[in-house]
Amino acid sequence: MNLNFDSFVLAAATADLADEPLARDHADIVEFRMDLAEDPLSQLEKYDGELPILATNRAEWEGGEAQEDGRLETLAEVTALESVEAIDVELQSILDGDAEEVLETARDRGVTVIASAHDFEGTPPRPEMVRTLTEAGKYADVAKLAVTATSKADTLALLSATEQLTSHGDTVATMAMGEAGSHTRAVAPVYGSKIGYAPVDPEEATAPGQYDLATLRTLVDELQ
Ligand SMILES: O=C1C[C@@](O)(C(=O)O)C[C@@H](O)[C@@H]1O
Repeated sequence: MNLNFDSFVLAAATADLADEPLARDHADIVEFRMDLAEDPLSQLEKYDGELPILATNRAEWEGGEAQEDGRLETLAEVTALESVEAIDVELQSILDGDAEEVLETARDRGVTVIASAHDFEGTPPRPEMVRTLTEAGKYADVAKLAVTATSKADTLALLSATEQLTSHGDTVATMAMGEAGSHTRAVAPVYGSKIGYAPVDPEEATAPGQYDLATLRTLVDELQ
């Protein structure tokens, strides 16, 4: 398993690390949504699964459930665990100057950083998506952007931005949320997106329009 994200990585998104054995057959890593989990620290400490963990502690203001107080400190703390090979940090926290410590801790410990941005309202114009991804890439190993698509033009703009950044040599992960965007989860990897997210249990989706894990694995593998 390479966690440089230089080839596509499928993340099983879950708030329950007991799901890992079910994810093993299809996923490359587990995205542990600490913000949605019960007792995230003790789940992580007890974890003895095979798949490496990408830890996410998503802020309330970015669509998650974590309170701001201590949020990034907790994320920094879990980078000490051997199973945690990557973390997700909101681009906005980085730009606000709140993430310096967590970024430095991750770097010191050789943990990969994903800087992410989400738009739950719509799809920004293509140049803005390119700017956001370029900005995120300045601070992190992977620049991630999830938007909400309501039309085919939205999905094409996202795929086109993905292709541009990828051919420029940037490592990006992109996806469009919502029904109109679902297919981008399968197709964006063709244009260079390096991470896909899917729930083990479709009832427990962590974003609108996700496929279940087995389906996304099949679709991505067929298209590559
Ligand atoms: O940021 C992302 C991407 C995501 O929102 C998606 O659209 O698949 C799912 C989240 O679990 C993850 O943290």
